[in-house]
Formats: sequence, structure tokens, C-alpha cells
Amino acid sequence: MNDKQGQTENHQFNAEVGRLLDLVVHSLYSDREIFLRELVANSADASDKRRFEALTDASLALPENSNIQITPNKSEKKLTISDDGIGMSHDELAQNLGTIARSGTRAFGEKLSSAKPEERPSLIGQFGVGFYAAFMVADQVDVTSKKAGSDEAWTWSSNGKGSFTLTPASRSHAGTDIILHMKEDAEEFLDNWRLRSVIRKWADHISWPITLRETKEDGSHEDITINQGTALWKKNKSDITSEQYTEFYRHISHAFDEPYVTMHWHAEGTTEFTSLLFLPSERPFDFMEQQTRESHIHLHVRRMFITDNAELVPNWMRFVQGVVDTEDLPLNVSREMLQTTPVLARIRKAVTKKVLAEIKNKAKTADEKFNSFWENFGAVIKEGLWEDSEYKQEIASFARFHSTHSDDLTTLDDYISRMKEGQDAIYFLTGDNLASLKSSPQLEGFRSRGIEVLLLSDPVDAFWPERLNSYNDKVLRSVINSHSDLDKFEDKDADQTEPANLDTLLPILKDALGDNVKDVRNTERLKGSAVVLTSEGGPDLTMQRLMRRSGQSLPEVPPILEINARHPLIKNLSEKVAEGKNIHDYALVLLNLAKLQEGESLKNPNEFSQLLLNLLVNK
Ligand SMILES: Nc1ncnc2c1ncn2[C@@H]1O[C@H](COP(=O)(O)OP(=O)(O)OP(=O)(O)O)[C@@H](O)[C@H]1O
Repeated sequence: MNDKQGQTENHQFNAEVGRLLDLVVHSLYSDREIFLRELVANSADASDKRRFEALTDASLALPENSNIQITPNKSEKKLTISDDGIGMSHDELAQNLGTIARSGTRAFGEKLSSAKPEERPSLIGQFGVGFYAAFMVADQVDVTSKKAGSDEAWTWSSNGKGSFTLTPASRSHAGTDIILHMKEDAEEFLDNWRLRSVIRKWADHISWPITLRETKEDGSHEDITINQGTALWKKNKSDITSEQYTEFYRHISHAFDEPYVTMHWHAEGTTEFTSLLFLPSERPFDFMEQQTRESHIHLHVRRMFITDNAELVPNWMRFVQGVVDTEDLPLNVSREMLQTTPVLARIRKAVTKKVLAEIKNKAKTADEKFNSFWENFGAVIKEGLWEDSEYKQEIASFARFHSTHSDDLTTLDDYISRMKEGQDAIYFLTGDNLASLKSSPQLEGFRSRGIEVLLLSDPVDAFWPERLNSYNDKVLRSVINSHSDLDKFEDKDADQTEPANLDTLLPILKDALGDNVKDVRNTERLKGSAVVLTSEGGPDLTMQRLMRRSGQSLPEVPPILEINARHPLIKNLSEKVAEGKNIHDYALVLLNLAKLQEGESLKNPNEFSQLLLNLLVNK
């Protein structure tokens, strides 16, 4: 919404911003100092952008000695953060500071309100509320900005309570001033010592000089550069503390966790580059929902930021954060060149191999930290089993899986070491969640024969086994399609009771179910359950379900209904048939029950409940 009053325009925040502001202001009280990190990071990004644009348009060049300046004004209770960056136009101010492009704010809000106070900064970092952190310390924020290359400047102004204004302004040169009108209880951030310590903590590695304007007693000013302003990755490893690495990681990934692994190396040979990469220890809150699957490792050329879209590692490694800096590309490298240059192809290969080697190395330790890393990112890594023909066997060698063997995760090698004599396949079952997989009737025949089954519950699990196909000469086979394999193994718990005679029952069930099933047959693999679904040929049941859910049209593939002739219900039905009773309704209930067991949704749940109720009443 926007109504013009003279020159000043009034706008409403979109609803998501309002909610988010409320959360940020009220949930992060004890970590307020992060506002400075967020604002300085934005200024550094804006300066990077302008420097990059200036490579192809000299009129946008940054002024000499460009910096990010922080000016406290105690008497007016104002703190100003100024940069010479790319700036924002009228529309960009409204768009960037008035709306939230990312979905999931509500979910984030719920998670934030229920999180423990000490977990909140990490959540907020995962979400990246950035600019809005300003309202933790300020009851009014003015942003005056002039876009590089434009003559217009505008001031965006808001008290963070639902609306903002845009007013024409003047600024002598391009860039942005963020003016914070500090809350009474945040005046500590107007003290030089406090500002220095916060800047050192958060911004030491930022490659732009950050200056603090200190006012002397006689009223004169002095600009003091606070940060070291060196590209951290260019320093010697021995001169970098683990705190500095952590701060750099947090800066580049907008996160709050500790890196799980830090990889800092210099590659020499045909292509020369320096790389500082990190594996996160926590998963960003909306990581799995993100629409883009590309990696965002920053590419620098001779220390200058070029892009975070160079896709320096495959998509299944997109959780890797950090910087690659090379001397072997020109500074004005174009987008087309990024896609075709062999230099980048070589860097990609080397970086991917290095990260892969590091993950494999960590996997060997098989400790809790690795397991937690796997819990966080395994679902993404497994995408590589599906789409990365070059590395899929290597990924398979360290991938972890749940299985029927124990509650601990297992590797494929360990699974193979436990295979039964005569077993030539790695069996798996896919489904929506671990709990329902564990109790699936599909497992009964495998359990009673002591055959281990991998339990796969990530959406990607429905796809990759088909492409991986085999590991160490052992094929991977879904239990749903492998029941005939069970005949090879002795069933120690075989039920010795007399089974029902199915000669008449089977044809009647089949007739009652018609086109809804491909076949109805007896099975020896069920123990406690009466029925189970299976399929023959075509995609397995879980795959079919996932494909339908993702909106793909799929011809109806009727399943096979298998029944357990030793189950009391089946015996009972067989007697009813012998007595000449109609069991049509029972047949439908059996099929629907089998579908529910598989986690499928019924086409007509009301009809099913009515059917079931009638049967219970007339029992
Ligand atoms: N000093 C600045 N100069 C130019 N543009 C800015 C500046 N500060 C913010 N912006 C713009 O406003 C947008 C929103 O900033 P905000 O900090 O909320 O999120 P972000 O930086 O995109 O992501 P994150 O939340 O992960 O930090 C930025 O993407 C940028 O386009």
C-alpha cells in the first residue's frame, strides 16, 4: 500500500515483515550486538557489488580510500553506519527493506518462539533476518541511499511498527547511511570501547576498512580503522586463530554455529588457487525447503569478490561454505566465461575432490559429530547417489543408513559383512518416516529369517537405489519386489498352525476387488499382519506415491494384495465363504487396510470408515 502525502510516501510492511520484526525484537534481547554484524555485512556486500559493477562500467568506480564508517553521536543518541556501496533506488528501498522474499516466516516464527533462548541466535542466523536486527537496538531507523549511477537519493524511515515512509533526500555521493535512533537501554552501543570490541569480534576479517569516528573532548573527530581488513584466506594458517576462522565462517554463511570442518589450502600446479572452505555443523533451518540447489561458495579473483554463483562444487555439496580465490582468471571475467573456462572446471574438480576426501576422512572416525553431520546433510549428499555418476560409488562408501539391525546408523560395508549365507542383495524399504518403516508388515518375512533391511525415509531414497544399482557387486533390491527371494532362507519362526484353505477365498476376493488389484495371492512372509501390498514390474509403491505427490501423472498401476492364510481374520473369512456368506465388503476393507499400512491415502476415506463401521456393528 502506498499513499503519497506531498513528497513523503507512506507504505505498509507486508505482513511477514511485521511478524518477523516482532519476533526479532522480542526474542533476541540478550544478543543485540549482532545488529552491527548484520549491518556491516550488508555494507560490505554493497561495496563488493559496486566494485564488481565498476569493472565493466568505470563511471561507477568507488572513491579512493573507500570504507565503512561508523559514527556514534552520544548527545543525539544516534549511531550511523555509512558505506560507499552500490546504494538502493526508491524501488529497491521499498522492496529490500519492506518485504520478505523468503517463504516460511511463519514456520520460522513458531520455531523461534518455542526455542530455548540460547538457541535463538543460531536460528535467526539460519534464517538471516539481517537488516531487521537494527530494530533490536533502535526505535527508529532511517536509511538514506543513493544508487551508484543515479542522481536521486531517498530516505526510508520506520519505527518498525507496521509502516515505513520514503522521502526524497540528498546525498553528495553514492552509497548508504543507516541511522539508528538508539533505544534508551541500548546506549551502550554509542560508547567507543563497546563499538570497538563488537567490530573486532564480528568484522575483523571484512576486507573493507571499518573506521570508527571518535569524538574528542574538544569536539574534534578522529577516524580510526578498527579491523585488520586482510583477506583471511591469504594469511598463513599458523597466523589464524580458530576464533578467526569461526567468525569468518559465520560471516560468509550468515550462520551462528561452529564449523564442523575447516579446510584451508593453497593449490599449485596447472591452476593456482587458495581456498578456505567449511562444513557446517548445523543445518540452516530452511535448507531442505530452499528452491535453488546451487552451491554458493564465493569466487574471488585476486581477492576481489566476483560471484557466489560459479557453482564451484556439485549440487549435492551445496552445504559447503567458503571462498575460492584464484590468480588465473581475469578480473572482468564474464558470466559466459565462468561457464566455459577450463580454469574453473579444474578448480571445480580439485575443490570437489578435496571436500569429498575430507568428508570420507571424517566418516572414518564414525563419531557422534559425523553422525550429526550426516543427520543434517545426508539427505542432500544422497542426491549425489542419484545424479553424480562420477562420485556415486565413493559417496556410497561412506553413506549412513538406518536399518533393522540396530538403532545405530550403518554403512553398506557393515551391512555386507552381516549378510546371510546365500544372500546376494542389499535389501531396503523406503517410506515416509522411520517409525512407520520399522513397523511395516513388509519387513515381517525378512525379520523372521534374520535378514537385515535398510530403512530409507528421505524423499531422495525413492530414487537413488535405482541409479546406484549395485555396491561392491551386491545389487540393491527393494523388499517390496523381492519376496520370492525369501524362499532361499529358512524361517526359524515359521508358524506351524494350519493355514486356511484359500482355494475358494482367493478367487472371490479377486472378483470383489476387480480392477483395483492386479492379483490376490497367498503369502508366507507375514507374521502378525493379515495383508500386505506388493508390486511387480514398474516403479515400486513408494516411488509411485512420491511421483503422484509431486504432481507427475502416472498411469494407475494396480498392486498385488497378498494375504496371510494363518491370520485369524483370513481363517474367519474363509469360514464365512464356506457358509455361503457375502464377503464383498471385507474384501474392500482388506485392500484399504493394506494401503493404509503403506502410508497411502485412501481415495474415499468416508466410504471406508462407513464400511468398517457397518462390519463392526454387524459382527
Ligand atoms: N548498506 C546497504 N547497501 C545496499 N543495499 C543494502 C544495504 N543494506 C541492505 N541492503 C539490501 O537490502 C537487502 C535486505 O538486507 P537483509 O540484511 O535484510 O538481507 P540479506 O542481506 O539479503 O540476507 P541476510 O538476511 O542473509 O543477511 C539486501 O539483500 C540488499 O539488497
